[in-house]
Amino acid sequence: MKLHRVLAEGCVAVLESVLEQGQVLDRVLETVFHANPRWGKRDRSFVAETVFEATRWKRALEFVADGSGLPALCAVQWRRMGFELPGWWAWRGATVTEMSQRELELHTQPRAIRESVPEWLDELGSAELGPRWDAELAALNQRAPIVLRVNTLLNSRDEAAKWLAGEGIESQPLPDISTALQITRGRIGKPLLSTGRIEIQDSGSQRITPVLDLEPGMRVIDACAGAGGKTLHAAALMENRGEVIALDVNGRKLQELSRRAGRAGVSIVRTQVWEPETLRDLSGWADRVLIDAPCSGLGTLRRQPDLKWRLTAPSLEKTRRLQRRLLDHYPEMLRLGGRFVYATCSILPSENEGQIALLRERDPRWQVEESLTVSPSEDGSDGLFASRLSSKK
Ligand SMILES: C[S@@+](CC[C@H](N)C(=O)[O-])C[C@H]1O[C@@H](n2cnc3c(N)ncnc32)[C@H](O)[C@@H]1O
Repeated sequence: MKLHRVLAEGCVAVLESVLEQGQVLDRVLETVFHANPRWGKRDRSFVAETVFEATRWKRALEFVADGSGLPALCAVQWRRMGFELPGWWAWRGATVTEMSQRELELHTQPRAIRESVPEWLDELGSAELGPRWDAELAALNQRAPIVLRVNTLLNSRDEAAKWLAGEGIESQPLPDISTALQITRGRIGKPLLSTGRIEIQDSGSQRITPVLDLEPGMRVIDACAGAGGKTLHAAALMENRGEVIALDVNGRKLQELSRRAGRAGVSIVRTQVWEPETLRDLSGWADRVLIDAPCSGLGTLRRQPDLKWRLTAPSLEKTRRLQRRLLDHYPEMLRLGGRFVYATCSILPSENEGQIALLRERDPRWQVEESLTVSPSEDGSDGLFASRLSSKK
């Protein structure tokens, strides 16, 4: 296989934005693809694979390259992808022969290098998860499959699978999640998504909304709704009957939510940007509140490997403080006897059960009705946590 210079240089430019300037990989790729409309499907997958894998395996690649420059990182990654390095590609570090030798020595390196995480994160993961950290870290370094949530307001899973097959997309139903279809062949593009019949949503994430124990007709608040992955799932579980208020501090995400709700045939969702008076206005209103809290996102490293290089110990502590604040205040929106679910896409106990334990120390009224921990290594999905709480009368 042959490397093309313009694509090779494109990969380095993307990695520079992500690894040196701290930009978000998905967004940088989207911008680069948009700016290079002449790149074909294969060109794009070459660039995407290079930059995702080089970001995921940064520290391991640096060891093999015996250097940390981006051209060296790419050189090792391309060799892993089966490319021969052309004479015009220059890097500082190990020669090709040395690289082969160093690949063989990689397994003797400490875990933080082998599994490619910052030192502080490796120490934290190990301190919080003990021996489980090894398995979770290895699982989080796998590539994630594309999983769809079938919108049961518009079609059943069988109908969706048949329709997709007609569009040249092969899929497989996941046994334990009645709405999930895993894509085994083909690409889900915008035209298919615009029908509203399906949403891209990891299987782990599809297990969170059911923890709310919803019924049609309920009043529900999704307090950190973002672009609405779980809001739309909630509306489907409620058979589009009742009321859902989707709140977020980010109005742009809520606009996207409204667009997705429209195409999904969801009419019970109202979006609202958080204002200082929102909490007071909605006090005592809801049967259910979902707090899908801002978190480290560590459970989603398979899809967002760039996160681990942006995350810092102080930013994580700040996030934990925010989580505590949300837990202290957002349940005020529940009516008497209502229930709330606290959820994250983190695998760290300090963001999950640790936060619930602290809340219960501060306010012993709350009791846990159901908790769910989704493990990347055991469940083969993103890592997540959800806990449903009710208060003693
Ligand atoms: C984990 S994401 C939500 C994902 C979304 N629920 C979904 O399923 O697609 C957390 C969201 O919380 C929002 N957020 C951040 N600070 C917040 C706050 N103080 N109150 C409410 N939402 C907040 C962020 O903008 C982000 O959209």
